[in-house]
Amino acid sequence: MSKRIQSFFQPIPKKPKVEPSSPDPSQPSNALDIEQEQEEQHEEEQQLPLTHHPAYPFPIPNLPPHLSKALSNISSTPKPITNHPHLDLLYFQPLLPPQTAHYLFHFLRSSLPFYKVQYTIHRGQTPTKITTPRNTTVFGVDATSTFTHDEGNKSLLCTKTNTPPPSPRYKCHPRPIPPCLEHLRQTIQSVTNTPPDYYNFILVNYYASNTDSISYHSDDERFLGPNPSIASLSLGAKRDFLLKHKPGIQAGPLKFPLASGDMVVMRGETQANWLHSVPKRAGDGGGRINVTFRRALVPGGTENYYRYNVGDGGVWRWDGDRGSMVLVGGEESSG
Ligand SMILES: O=C(O)CCC(=O)C(=O)O
Ligand SMILES: [Fe+2]
Repeated sequence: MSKRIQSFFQPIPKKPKVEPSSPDPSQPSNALDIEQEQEEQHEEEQQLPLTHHPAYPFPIPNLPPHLSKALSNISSTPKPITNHPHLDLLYFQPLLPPQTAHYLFHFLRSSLPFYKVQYTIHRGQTPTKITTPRNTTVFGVDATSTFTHDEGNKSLLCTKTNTPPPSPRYKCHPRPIPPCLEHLRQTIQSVTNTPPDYYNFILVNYYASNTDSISYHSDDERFLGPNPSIASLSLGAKRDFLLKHKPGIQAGPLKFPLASGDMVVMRGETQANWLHSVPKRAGDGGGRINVTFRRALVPGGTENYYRYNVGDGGVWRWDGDRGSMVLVGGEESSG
């Protein structure tokens, strides 16, 4: 009998009894402690209410009560970083206490559907197939649409008229933000002094190891409007977040070694003038989750985010026994 099946027949702890053996999930101090803790977390997650939606590939569990409680009690003062041309950052170091970040990392990794998106870019005449070097997922819809507030079967309404859009507005299938991420969104809006319902998109990256990465880019898409605010929360393994000025001015690279629970908010002219990346690095490192909160203004933003964060390939889900993401539905995208 597998350890996981065995554990079904044992009494279920109401709350995690084991303290995290290390505040940094990438640095386990004792493999047995970690395994036991993961078993307990798995059992706990089996008991959680699930949120269903036709656009979710599988139901998504609500947050365990201890995490909801912890997220309701977050207060943290950020350090403003504005000492370079056009740079406007808020650095929460940390936003979440180590234990909260630790449990949230494991909860999100095992609860959300992920993807490995492929797409083709054209460099001159040559088409090049790109496989995103990390797993991604996305929830939300741009400001022209709103999900009904009913439980479960949320459907889309036109924000202006509060009625169903006369003809389908999207080719993609927008997904409502599930309650577990909604709770986090409320916390982030409160610490960043943004209005309720400001962030209408949540993008999640999963970096399985130090070889997963995101190359230098800026999130300056027109559908975010001018000077967008993007809040970016790190959970799990520590990774370097690099920023350098776009060509024209020599500034950077600046290096922020983001640890579990840290958050950076990029504001003002930052996206218009700076590039950011999380480069590959040498050595073994554990998994890392990055959650970004953004506000898209128009349907083009919704199409773009679902194209590049869900795509048309299979669904990946965390497998605790294997300790990796596995393809659970559909096939690898053909690109
Ligand atoms: O993982 C990170 O910290 C950055 C992610 C990012 O830049 C993005 O998703 O646009
Ligand atoms: Fe980015």
